[in-house]
Amino acid sequence: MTPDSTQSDVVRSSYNLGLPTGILSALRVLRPGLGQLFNSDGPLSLLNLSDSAKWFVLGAILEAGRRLFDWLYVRLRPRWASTMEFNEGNSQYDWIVHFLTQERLWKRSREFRVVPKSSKLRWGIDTTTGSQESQEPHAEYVPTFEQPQLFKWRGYVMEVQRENGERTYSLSHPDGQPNGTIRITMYTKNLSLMSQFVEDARLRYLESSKPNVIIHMVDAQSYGSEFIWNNVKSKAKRPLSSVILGEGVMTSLLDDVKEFIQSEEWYVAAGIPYRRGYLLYGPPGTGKSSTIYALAGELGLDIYAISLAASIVDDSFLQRAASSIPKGCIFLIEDVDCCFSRDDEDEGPIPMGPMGPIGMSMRSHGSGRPKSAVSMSALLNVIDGVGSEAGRLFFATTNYVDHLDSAFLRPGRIDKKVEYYLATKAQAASLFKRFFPNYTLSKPDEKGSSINDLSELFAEGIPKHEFSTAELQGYLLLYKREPRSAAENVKGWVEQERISRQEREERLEEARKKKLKAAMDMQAQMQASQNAFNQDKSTASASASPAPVSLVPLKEATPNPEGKTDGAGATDSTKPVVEEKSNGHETPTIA
Ligand SMILES: Nc1ncnc2c1ncn2[C@@H]1O[C@H](COP(=O)(O)OP(=O)(O)OP(=O)(O)O)[C@@H](O)[C@H]1O
Repeated sequence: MTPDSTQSDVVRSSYNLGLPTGILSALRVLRPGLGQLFNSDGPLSLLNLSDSAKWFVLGAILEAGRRLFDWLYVRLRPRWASTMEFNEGNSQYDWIVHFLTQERLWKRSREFRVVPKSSKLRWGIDTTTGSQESQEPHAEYVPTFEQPQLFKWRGYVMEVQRENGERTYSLSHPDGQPNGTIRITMYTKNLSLMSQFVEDARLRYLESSKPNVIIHMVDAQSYGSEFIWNNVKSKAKRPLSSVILGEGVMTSLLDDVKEFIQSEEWYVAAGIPYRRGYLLYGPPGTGKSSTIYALAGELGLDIYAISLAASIVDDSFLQRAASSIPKGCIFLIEDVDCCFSRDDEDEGPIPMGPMGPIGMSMRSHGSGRPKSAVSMSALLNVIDGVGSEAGRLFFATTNYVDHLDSAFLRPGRIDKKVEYYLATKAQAASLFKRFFPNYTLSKPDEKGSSINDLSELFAEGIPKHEFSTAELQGYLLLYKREPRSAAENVKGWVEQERISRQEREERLEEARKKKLKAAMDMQAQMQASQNAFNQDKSTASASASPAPVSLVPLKEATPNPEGKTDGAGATDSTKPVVEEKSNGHETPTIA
């Protein structure tokens, strides 16, 4: 047999063995080499076998070689490669995604999920690069590419692989919420490079998010072992001066926070837990949240915000959320009053219907405030740091400070309280000036031609502590380019607002009365149906057994020392009373 005929036979016999086409192609490439194996003086010639059997031996040798390679790879790889895993919803995931996007690692991707452009932090690629279009795209193109890719960082070869993971479906994410994972493998023995890489990614992320404040929130119950802050938004920083508060309030808050950030060593040396709590309280729309956003922007801190009024937030949710917040950020708990109720707000017994308690899903405090599923003890544990990180700035906001418990307000939990008021005249004037900066009046009149004068006219028309800053802002928005009209019409607006408020209050009172009446009617109706039901039951049992219970006249019986009576009708001294009641005259109790 010639070498050539041997090679063709090899390939032909491989057809007989039903080998995949990929292997066949490889065999064609290796044909000359394989031919040597099958030569009369080749290594396989020692075996006195047919060509097919020789081919079988060769396959066995290759398979053994492959297994040996796998075995060695699994054992030696950890020495030369380290793999890090980053899960979506953690800050570290955002750092890495940002890094890889900056490195344009996804540029080869041709598969995208197209999502609306919003303030949500995503990592869509820049589709306008290289095009003539100057217009901002109205959608984001998020790559769904999952193939491993190699890249270099500081000269080291790295491999990245992304998995989209199982999507979780919930009411707030009917289309599913991605639970992606990124795995990064570094081909080096030096483990410290891993932390250097992550730190590098973090610094780049902080650098590029400087003009923004990153706010982490939770949309829905997150499943799995790790808590996921799944709604991450990026908001433009707000200058401190744009929040108009009383004299020195913002400066004192800023100084306090800065002082805390700089004194970690002092806290540790003094053995005092390194955390600080702030309570901002006052009517809605007076600037509590705006203050926190402005502070976070100024100090470059991320905000992790949760509202106790949200129905998904219960004890375990809050604890998991708190323990998954990194050090050096702001933990914001909004509507903190929702987990405190006062005695005078107790709703009394819950009306019971045949199917159980009525209206449990609409439970609220008597005042109409939503009631939280979080207990006070869980909240206190979270603030005290049980299962949560030290080094945290904790902010709580509320519109109802009177409802807070003194245990919550004690120093160590709340270290600084700031009260917010409805707007003063000075605040109204400042807000006006902020609305019309450098505005030149086209038609100066005898009243004065400067914005300063108009701001005074505006403030004059605003009664002290009657309107929130948010309400004044809403009014000024009606006159974005007309400062004179804004100042001149404000008195009319105030009158109009007072009338609308009066009407709104009357409507609310009316609705409250109606609701109360409906609840009382329902309770009376249920009481009547319960009575009727009991009546029917007793009539039915009376007709089924004419004398189920004999109403034995209570004869005077002398109780024995164990409380039993003597004589033929000897029984428990309380029994005749029970018997009489069970005969259909028991009054139903509303639990
Ligand atoms: N003191 C203020 N200075 C500047 N803007 C303010 C001020 N107060 C409120 N605003 C404006 O009103 C809007 C609502 O403000 P913000 O959310 O900070 O109020 P809040 O006190 O946190 O309200 P709530 O108690 O309802 O959460 C924002 O757009 C903000 O710009």
